[in-house]
Amino acid sequence: MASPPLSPSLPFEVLDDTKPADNSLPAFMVSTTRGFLPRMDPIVSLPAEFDMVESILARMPVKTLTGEPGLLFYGTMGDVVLDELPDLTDAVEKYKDDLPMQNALYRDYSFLASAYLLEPCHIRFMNKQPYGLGRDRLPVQLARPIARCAELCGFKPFMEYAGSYALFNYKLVDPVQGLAYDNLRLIRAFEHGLDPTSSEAGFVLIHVSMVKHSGPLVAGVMSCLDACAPTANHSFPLSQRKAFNGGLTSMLSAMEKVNGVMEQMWKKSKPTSYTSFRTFIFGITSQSMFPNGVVYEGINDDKPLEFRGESGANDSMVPLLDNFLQIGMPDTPLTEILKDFRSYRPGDHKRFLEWVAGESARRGIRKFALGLGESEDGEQGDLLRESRALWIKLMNQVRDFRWRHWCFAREYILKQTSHPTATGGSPIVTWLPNQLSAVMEDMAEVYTQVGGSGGGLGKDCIEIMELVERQSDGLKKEVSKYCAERGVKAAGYA
Ligand code: HEM
Repeated sequence: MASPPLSPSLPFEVLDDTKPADNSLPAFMVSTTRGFLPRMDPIVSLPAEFDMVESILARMPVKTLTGEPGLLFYGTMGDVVLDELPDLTDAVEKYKDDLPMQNALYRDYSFLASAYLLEPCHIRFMNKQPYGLGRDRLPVQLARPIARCAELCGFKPFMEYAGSYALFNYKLVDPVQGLAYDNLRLIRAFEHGLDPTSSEAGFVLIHVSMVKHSGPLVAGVMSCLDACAPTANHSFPLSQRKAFNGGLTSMLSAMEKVNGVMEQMWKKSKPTSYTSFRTFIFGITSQSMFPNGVVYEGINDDKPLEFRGESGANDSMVPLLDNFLQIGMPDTPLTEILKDFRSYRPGDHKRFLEWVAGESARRGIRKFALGLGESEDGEQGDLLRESRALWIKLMNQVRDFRWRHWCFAREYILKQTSHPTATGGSPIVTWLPNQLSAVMEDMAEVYTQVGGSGGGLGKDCIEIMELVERQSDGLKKEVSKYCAERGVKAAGYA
């Protein structure tokens, strides 16, 4: 069926060539090749003016590269910053036109800032005490440079997932082997992460290895949007649907790889080791360690600031699918947190996600995919059923991702600590289930709309939906159990 003509909207430039040598562009853009990874492999070393930053970062981890205990082992990181680090904001300014370099500076200053603020909590945690309070003032030699390079790169002046801890924090041992897992090492670490076999390294590098597959995901989204573009020639409905199904197939295959890599987390990063390095990736917002925020000396008239912590919630793959598939989230305070997370990412990722949400709605992507009321006969009917099955399988990948996530949260966090909030500041028991149950409810609705088990979508879809039914029941019971154990209200959780 031909789509009605739509009013034009501004195009979004998705790169095919990531132009790795162009320093005038931000490190993070969106491409069909590297997806949401930075345009080039991250810059490892800083210019000579920042030798002291390098020196402190090298001495900082609980276990340094040589295997010797570092500043965070002894709890002397804060003193070293105050004694040795000058305010290098002028040097930051000198490189203001080199955006990838600004990103490297942002990464490195954000490591220093988080280690500085959370060091006292780490020392208490190691001594089996509650976290207590973090430092509530960031000294000027950290506050001014991080504020400036974050401003230049478009980040918040606090450690973020993409720009710092995860996606701008890997280096290749051998450039020829590229992004193969065993060829990756961390550039910076808090705990044992400079050892590639450590749980901290595994935690970060699994994220990178998943996002490595996001290029075909982005390409698939663009193919589907193109197939339904107002300018596309819709006088050949079969070729339009074939092109659309091709896009969905590319997205599905990318997500199968992403979820396959995610499953490796269990082996590469141990559930019992997570809580010891995670202390350093907590944020300020909604955390007991910073009840009054943090004063950044010399910034914001010395009035306290707060930011959410580093979290995979700021990865862009699942939000891309949420927006493209038009997955409805419940109107709960928990969903407000999800929306807030959407602002903690590179500017181009943010704009792309917003653009896809708008275009998916404007071009009627979901309506086209499900084709309710359309003829189900002949080749057209076969192609329509293929679209519907692919749509359900894609939703299933989002479910699979979020279900595994819930299992991670249970094994790495709920069974290890009673701290009520995750690093990003979301409530640990109810937040992930808010989205997971929304996806499963949406899947059940779509499946009913397209005829359920009688809709001719094949055995795979029947099995997927049986699993959804079992997991929905299981999730409700588990969440109720954890809520009761921890005295948390389940209200607000869909
Ligand atoms: C041991 C492994 C992991 C643990 C314990 C974990 C933990 C969490 C927690 C607690 C949240 C809640 C948000 C917050 O921080 O406040 C979250 C959200 C999220 N994380 Fe992870 N995470 C893990 C691995 C990953 C990986 C490998 C990715 C890959 C990109 C990822 C992507 C996400 C996403 C997309 C969300 C938002 C979920 C949603 O929208 O429903 N996480 N994670």
